[in-house]
Amino acid sequence: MKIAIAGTGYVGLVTGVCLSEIGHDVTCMDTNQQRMDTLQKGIPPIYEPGLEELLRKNMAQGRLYFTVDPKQAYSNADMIMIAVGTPENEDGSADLTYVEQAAETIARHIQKDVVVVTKSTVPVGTNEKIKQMIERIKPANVHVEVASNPEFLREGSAIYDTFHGDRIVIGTENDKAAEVLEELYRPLGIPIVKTDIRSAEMIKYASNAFLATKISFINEIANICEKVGANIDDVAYGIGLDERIGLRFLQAGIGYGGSCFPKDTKALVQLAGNVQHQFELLEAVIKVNNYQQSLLVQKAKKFFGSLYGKRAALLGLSFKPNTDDVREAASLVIARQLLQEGASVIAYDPIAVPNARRLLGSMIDYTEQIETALVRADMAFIATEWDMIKTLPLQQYCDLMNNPVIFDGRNCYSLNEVQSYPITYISIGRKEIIQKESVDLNC
Ligand SMILES: NC(=O)C1=CN([C@@H]2O[C@H](COP(=O)(O)OP(=O)(O)OC[C@H]3O[C@@H](n4cnc5c(N)ncnc54)[C@H](O)[C@@H]3O)[C@@H](O)[C@H]2O)C=CC1
Ligand SMILES: O=C(O)[C@H]1O[C@H](OP(=O)(O)OP(=O)(O)OC[C@H]2O[C@@H](n3ccc(=O)[nH]c3=O)[C@H](O)[C@@H]2O)[C@H](O)[C@@H](O)[C@@H]1O
Repeated sequence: MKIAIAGTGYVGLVTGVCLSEIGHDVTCMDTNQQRMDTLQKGIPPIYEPGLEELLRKNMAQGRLYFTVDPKQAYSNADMIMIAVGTPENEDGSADLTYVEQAAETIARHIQKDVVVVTKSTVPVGTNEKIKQMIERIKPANVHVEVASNPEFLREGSAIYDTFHGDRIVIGTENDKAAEVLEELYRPLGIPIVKTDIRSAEMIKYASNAFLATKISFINEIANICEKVGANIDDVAYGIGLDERIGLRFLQAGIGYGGSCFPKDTKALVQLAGNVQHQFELLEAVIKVNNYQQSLLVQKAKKFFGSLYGKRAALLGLSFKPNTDDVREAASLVIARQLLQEGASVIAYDPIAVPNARRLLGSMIDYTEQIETALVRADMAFIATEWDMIKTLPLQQYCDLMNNPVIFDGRNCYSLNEVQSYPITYISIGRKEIIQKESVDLNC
């Protein structure tokens, strides 16, 4: 099939590369010239495990192209996928500017019958608006079907998820459009859920909202565990073995970040509000998450009294491991709070430093060497559970820091392990390990 993709970010690029890998002829179109120049050289503008190899392979085999020219991308396509960003407006609703621009450009350049598929996460009713917009502008002799095909990949495992997803959701107005999408995805052997367009749009928001709810729920339980002397790791395991609950997404920590959970939960609250339904549960999920992102610095203030003049090592900048994405990352909240408290910050991340620097500028120092961050630091904050952070021998903290105090937002170490080192260790939902010397020194 000849496929065009509008938007070459995490979703558009990964989808384009994977569809070319299963034999389709794919042209990716983006309005960002610099991004396309890089891609034309076979260099991915984002970090995603396994992406570069597949990108180069399929470009070399002549199945994958990049262009900023909409005519080249859309005029001859059998299917066009919209995968542009849907960031949040100030009131939390989804900003559909890019989707509308993409739809308009598509309508102006199509020359043959085509199925337009929305992969971007959009509020219920958006695909109907896209259809109306395209119908208004397109040439009269061209027939257009519109379908919703929301995306469920996770950053950091996007290629794996595309080939091994739990389900593919296809929302259409008629069987014809559904059949075209079924044919496209059949080689992947992933279960397909066929439904109407509005239900498909809702499935995406409800999925992200449910996962975010699981995280805020376990974080609330963790906060109670701290007060009653229970251990959240054991509690999460104990409840997660019940198959009705499941073990996944019960990792307590410093809240969810990323380009989707924060914006999609807010967009769903707005969507509900538009139909006079106050989504109180989801409002609480968002509130808990905001609290959780600021928890580590609160713990540090409680421990030290004042953070003024202290040197902080911030370990991990990306919102989760294996990605360079720092959008809505807890690390940004921690860095800003530490600066406000008068501490100095040196942040370590294996790959997200350039993206973080764009947002935080020179307010903090950066390093790609974990040891450099820890040297002479008074306190270490673990914000992302990268492998190199999780597996860092505890002895390193003792060797490099002034008097090791760790605030672990991802529960990377077991309490048993930490107990054999002279380290003060304060994590999430577990007992604190306090060294008497660090208390004396800091009081
Ligand atoms: N990042 C993720 O893991 C996931 C994202 N989604 C959803 O997919 C959508 C895209 O997200 P990302 O890939 O993260 O976005 P992104 O921000 O990484 O990339 C969006 C791309 O669209 C381009 N663009 C903007 N307007 C355009 C236009 N008119 N024509 C062509 N290109 C245009 C931008 O230049 C940019 O390269 C969003 O709705 C998001 O909620 C869904 C599942 C997973
Ligand atoms: O719509 C989207 O963009 C995507 O959002 C999430 O994917 P992603 O944001 O890439 O990453 P997740 O692995 O879901 O993690 C999100 C955040 O939750 C946090 N998290 C996750 C799991 C957990 O148990 N605890 C926890 O705090 C992570 O640290 C991270 O900050 C969903 O998992 C994807 O299915 C969805 O397609």
